[in-house]
Amino acid sequence: MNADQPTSGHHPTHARLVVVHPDAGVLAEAVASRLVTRLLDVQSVRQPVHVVLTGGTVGIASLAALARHPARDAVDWSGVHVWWGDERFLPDGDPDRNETQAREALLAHLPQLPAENVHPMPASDVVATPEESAADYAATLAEHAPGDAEVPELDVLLLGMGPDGHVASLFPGHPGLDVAGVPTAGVHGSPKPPPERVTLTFEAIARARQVWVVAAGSEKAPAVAAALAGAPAHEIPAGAVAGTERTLWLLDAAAAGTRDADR
Ligand SMILES: O=C1O[C@H](COP(=O)(O)O)[C@@H](O)[C@H](O)[C@H]1O
Repeated sequence: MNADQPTSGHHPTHARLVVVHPDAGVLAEAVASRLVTRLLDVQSVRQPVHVVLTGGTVGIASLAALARHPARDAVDWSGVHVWWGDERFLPDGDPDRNETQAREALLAHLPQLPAENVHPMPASDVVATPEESAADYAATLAEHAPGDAEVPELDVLLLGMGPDGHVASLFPGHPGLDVAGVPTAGVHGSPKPPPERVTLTFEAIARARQVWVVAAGSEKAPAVAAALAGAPAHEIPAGAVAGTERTLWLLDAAAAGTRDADR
């Protein structure tokens, strides 16, 4: 696979752009740079900007890179809304929550970002079930959506990808893959701990203007190859995500399969 190689798959109606970086460290820095540019570009034409964060190794490393990016403060953070693509259903402040990790890596370093612009999925000490958390989150999304829409104009939506090809908390073969008509779903029996989670649905993800799948490491290479080759959504959920304007696959060489093993 070559850097900047456009690919087409079974689901997206437009080309997917695959960009390959030498290693996970460079990938995280590059994702941070792209985020700064994307936020600045959007802010030059409209406010507010809505960004959807991911958990996972590269996702959190990218947020840490953004926190130390020299152009970080060129962004008007007071006009940014922060959402999550999925969450582990755990108590508020639990170190395994994607929210906790994102706050530590980035959000705590952005004094300009209003607290009310940060929209975490409700935690397990706030609501009783993943379904209740999902329903509350759907209501919050709708509050910020234009007109009768269910979700805001999501300018960029980040997705990490597991070695099994899951994105957000949409796992291969799981019932959450078939949830329709709502933007969020509760998840039980996740193969990756913790078992209870909350996720955006495929439908909500498909409303985003730009979807960026970020992945690093040779253990991800088979799923990356399968997704880009058009594997069914129930086998490799990552292959079924696309933005309305742009879909980027941001990889390191190991995940792209252009290097045999991680350095
Ligand atoms: O559990 C999760 O895992 C994925 C990917 O994580 P990684 O460590 O393999 O990069 C992540 O995208 C998702 O948000 C998270 O909840």
